[in-house]
Amino acid sequence: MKERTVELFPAALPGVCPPGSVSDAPAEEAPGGAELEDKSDMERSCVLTAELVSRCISHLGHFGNGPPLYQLSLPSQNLSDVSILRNYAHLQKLELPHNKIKVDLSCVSHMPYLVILDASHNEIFSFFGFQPPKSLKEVSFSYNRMAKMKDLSACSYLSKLELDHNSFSEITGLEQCCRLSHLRLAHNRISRISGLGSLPLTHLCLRGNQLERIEGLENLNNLQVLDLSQNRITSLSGLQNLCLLGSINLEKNLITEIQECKHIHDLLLLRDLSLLENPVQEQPDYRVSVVFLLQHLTVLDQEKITAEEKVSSVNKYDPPLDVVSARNHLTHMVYQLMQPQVLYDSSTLPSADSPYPMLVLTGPQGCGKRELAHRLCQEFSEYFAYGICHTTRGPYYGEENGIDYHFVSEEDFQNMILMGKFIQTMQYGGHSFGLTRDAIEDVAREGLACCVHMELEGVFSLKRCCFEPRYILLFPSKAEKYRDRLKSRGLYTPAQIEKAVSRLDVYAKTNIQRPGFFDNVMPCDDLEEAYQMLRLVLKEYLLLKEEEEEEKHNRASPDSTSMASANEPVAKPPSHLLGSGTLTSQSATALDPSNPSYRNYFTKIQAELSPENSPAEFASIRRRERLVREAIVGNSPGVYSQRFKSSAQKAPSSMQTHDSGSHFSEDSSSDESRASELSVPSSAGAFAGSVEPLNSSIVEPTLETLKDQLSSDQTPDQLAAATSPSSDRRPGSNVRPVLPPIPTGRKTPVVSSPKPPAGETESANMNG
Ligand SMILES: Nc1ncnc2c1ncn2[C@@H]1O[C@H](COP(=O)(O)OP(=O)(O)OP(=O)(O)O)[C@@H](O)[C@H]1O
Repeated sequence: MKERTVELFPAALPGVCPPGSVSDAPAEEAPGGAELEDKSDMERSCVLTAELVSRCISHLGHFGNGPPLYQLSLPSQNLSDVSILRNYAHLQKLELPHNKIKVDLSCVSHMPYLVILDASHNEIFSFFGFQPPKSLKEVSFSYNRMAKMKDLSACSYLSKLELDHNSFSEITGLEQCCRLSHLRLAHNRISRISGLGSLPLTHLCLRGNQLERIEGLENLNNLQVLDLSQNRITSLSGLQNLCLLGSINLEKNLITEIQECKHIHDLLLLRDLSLLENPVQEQPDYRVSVVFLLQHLTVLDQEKITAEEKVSSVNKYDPPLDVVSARNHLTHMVYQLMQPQVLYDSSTLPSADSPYPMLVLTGPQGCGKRELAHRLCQEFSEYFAYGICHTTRGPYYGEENGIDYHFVSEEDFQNMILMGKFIQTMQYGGHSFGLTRDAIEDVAREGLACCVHMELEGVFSLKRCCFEPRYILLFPSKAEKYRDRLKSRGLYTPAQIEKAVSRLDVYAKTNIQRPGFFDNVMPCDDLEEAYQMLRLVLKEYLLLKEEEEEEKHNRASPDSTSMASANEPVAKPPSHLLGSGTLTSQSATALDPSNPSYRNYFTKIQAELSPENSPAEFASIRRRERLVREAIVGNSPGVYSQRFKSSAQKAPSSMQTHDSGSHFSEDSSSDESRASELSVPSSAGAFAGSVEPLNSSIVEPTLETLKDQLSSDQTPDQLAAATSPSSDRRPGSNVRPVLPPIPTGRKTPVVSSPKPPAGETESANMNG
């Protein structure tokens, strides 16, 4: 380097080395290298000489056609007087760090090409004590003794300014530095951030000051790296608008609350955050919480965030439904296993090929599934009874304990969990809901299938149980109409309504992302239409259409009259309860959620039918009456057993594996025999694997399809037909589906969704 310098800058360098620099300098002003090292000559060496300049200067090249430009680097030379540099007009880069310059840097004013000035680690008092060249881009005055900033509007090209370790207490004079992108003011005495306006700063360091709050940064829209470490900051408020921020250093501050992270939650580019040595680190679950709140982070407290940490944070604070249901199932399984063994006398016991049949109506709160469930259980009382859940919420006006829910205290509910009573539970709106095994057993004991309604979380849990219900999603496809329906109920706060509406998205996504998750999806914007669709689908499940046809046929044939009456497919509820266009205004009113009396609907109907008996009891009595009739007539067994049997007959091998003699005593009307008749093999047979699964491509149209259907002029029957299972037969089988179990892992192919018609963007968005 030394050799090169000598070569490049001979003494007579015109325009660079002025007279009196190297060749003209007196011998005593041009100390040699040995003299520089001589401590006794230190005082003299404080004045920069031309010779030293000539040795330390280097050529940088030309800028266009302009003059040659030079760099002068003089670190650690104990220089206190550099005034000679005023003669070096073509310097582009001047480095004078670690010297003893105190005052005079006026020489810089004579360097019109100067771009980079490093005067750090000196003893300079005055900030820019010279007329700064316009070309100046990068300046470092770090480690000096400056205390007051002044107007730098002349430095229009200034892009980097380093003023660390001075004594500044205020940031001023930078407003016009419209190219300033890097600013360092670490270890000063700044107690308030100000004077930054809307500078195009990308990097800002205010480490080691006396800041107590983050302010004055709101307009720094380009800020990417921010260092506010070693201050007294207590809150992250003030950062929320800095959407380009990628790195924040807040080490050694006074942040105590994890919730402060919410202020930077929306900074999607934030990757690196350090809260080291803040009190917040002592909070339990600090790291996992911050990782969860700031899911875009890749480095926290100088430590890389692993994929495992990210997953476990989500599982902890916002677990996916699969995880929630797995935990829920696990909990209830464990508590159940901890109880003394219970022997169930009815047909809910699990078996590989004979799960107990259940029907689950699911959908968001208030979508009408409860009313529909009650109504179905009325019309199809030969097949279904309502499974009554437990809840800790208080009854609404008109609700009755043991009909709508079993209303229990939170303490009782918790005790029931500990006693292993529940199959699944969920929290909704601050209350607990749960379905007990006994609720299902009560229905099964009557020889009926259980019909329940529940939220999506309940479905996820139920899918993990031994039961394999049919799941029908009732989906309000028009969000506004659904919102209005909830409002008209007068039961919910605006927040509850918004929560319910927001869950539409969860249902829609689940349906789209998990083909086959629901066995059927139906719009329920109009409850009456939904009911008609539902009953048609159920009739299809239950083969009732076929039987009605058979019945008609039998009536036409005089010989079969007695048989026909014995085989009456369904004991029909009063005609005003039936659908198919026969619904009277009374039932319509009863089903109108805005009518406060609609919750009494079911109770009233029960009173009409049988003031003393529960629905299950009522169904049981009717079924037994029929059995008696059948026994007297000596004809075929009743419809229900036929349903169960028909499948069993088609699956002789599976039936033969059961002890049909002891379990299938249909013609006995005694309670004991009824209990045995309803044990696993008898009832399960019809729901066993011999039953053909639904044609899922028809069963599960996407919501778009449904909306298209809704928007068309189709009648409910047509809609139901479109969404009802196919009646195609499996080759070699003449068995029709009777609410059959769904083989595990069965996936329904997604029906390709037509584009939503114009004007239905709201619905289409919901499906997204
Ligand atoms: N065991 C359960 N598991 C999961 N969800 C349940 C369970 N029991 C009830 N739910 C659901 O919890 C939600 C809140 O129940 P709640 O009875 O308070 O609703 P609601 O306002 O009466 O509306 P809905 O008419 O839908 O029942 C409903 O969507 C209901 O279906």
